[in-house]
Amino acid sequence: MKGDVLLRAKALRKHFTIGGGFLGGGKVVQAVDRIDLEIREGETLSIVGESGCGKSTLARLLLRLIEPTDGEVLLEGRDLTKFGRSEMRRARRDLQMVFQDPFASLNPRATIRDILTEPLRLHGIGTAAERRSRVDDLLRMVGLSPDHARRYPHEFSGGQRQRIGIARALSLNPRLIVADEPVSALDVSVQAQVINLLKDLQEELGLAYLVIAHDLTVVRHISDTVAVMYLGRIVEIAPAEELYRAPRHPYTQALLSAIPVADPAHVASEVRLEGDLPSPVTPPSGCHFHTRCPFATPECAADVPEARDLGGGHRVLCRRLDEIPAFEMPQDTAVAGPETAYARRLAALEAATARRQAQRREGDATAPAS
Ligand SMILES: Nc1ncnc2c1ncn2[C@@H]1O[C@H](COP(=O)(O)OP(=O)(O)OP(=O)(O)O)[C@@H](O)[C@H]1O
Repeated sequence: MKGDVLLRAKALRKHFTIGGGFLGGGKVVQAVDRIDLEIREGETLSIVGESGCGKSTLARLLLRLIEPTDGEVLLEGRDLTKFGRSEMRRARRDLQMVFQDPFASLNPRATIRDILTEPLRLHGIGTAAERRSRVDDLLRMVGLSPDHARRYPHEFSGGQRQRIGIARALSLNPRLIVADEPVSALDVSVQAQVINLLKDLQEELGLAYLVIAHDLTVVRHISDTVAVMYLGRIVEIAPAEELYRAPRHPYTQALLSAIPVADPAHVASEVRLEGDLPSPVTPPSGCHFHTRCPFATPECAADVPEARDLGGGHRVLCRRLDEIPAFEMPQDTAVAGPETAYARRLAALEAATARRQAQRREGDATAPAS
């Protein structure tokens, strides 16, 4: 049921050893470091962070495409990492993935019909005729037409190819789709369409999403919950509305400060990052963020902070929380200011959402009462 926990990570860790020979001597990268999170039925959890912070590793762990070093992944309360072959095969149908670069993930020599039929065939679902009609339905669901089934991936635009990637992920009726940077390869104008398609499909099908993104802008309108990652750890996780309105971790505040706002007269509290992103191979001691944090004390360099639970699903990994001044995002400014990429993106998203709502209202008005 919507809101029930579907997938849960508990103290999940993954390290990779890089370099060194078989006698050892390599360096250890803590790609994912003691992560706790929940993905609920019908809801979207977004994971945001800079390149190399461990987002993709986390996604691969949650789908059990790689094995954790430590910790658990629970699918409806049962440890996925202990599933046998046939149980895992069943679970794979529930957990699907959409990739950043739809072109790279679609076989260029296969027709769209072949691409969309393959998962059904591999899982032994339906007769040939049933698969045909399922593929036609899938194409319609993502806003394409059954006529497109004869064509090849190169005959489509980037946005259409992402729709095909989404149709493929839907083919087995999954409950969770992991979307790794689903729109970052697309033009800004097309991004909003794909995000809206994902939202519509979620409403219709009750899907849960885990969306991975490198900036907070894109996921704003699709997320129920947002987790911000920094060098392998979740530094802040909160209901989306709260995270954008009143972020508490200095890193989240810095990410939001970096988003250009429309009204320069309205100076939001601003947190600027010092220095560059450290290497995940040699992360700073204690709180990984202390080398760039304007509020850090020597204690921050010495000890790893404990997550502070602020209630309502809001957790922050920072021991200086009470000393950090409140941060306010200017509420209404983000929409205007056509000069900025952020404002453009947001305006496009909001226009598309408004259109969608209008269409739905029209649909409601004309639909026969049931
Ligand atoms: N198979 C691997 N072997 C060794 N190191 C790895 C492996 N996979 C990931 N890493 C390292 O783990 C860290 C996290 O990588 P990951 O790809 O999860 O980050 P990311 O946040 O998804 O980055 P990006 O946005 O660039 O994809 C990086 O330092 C990366 O080099």
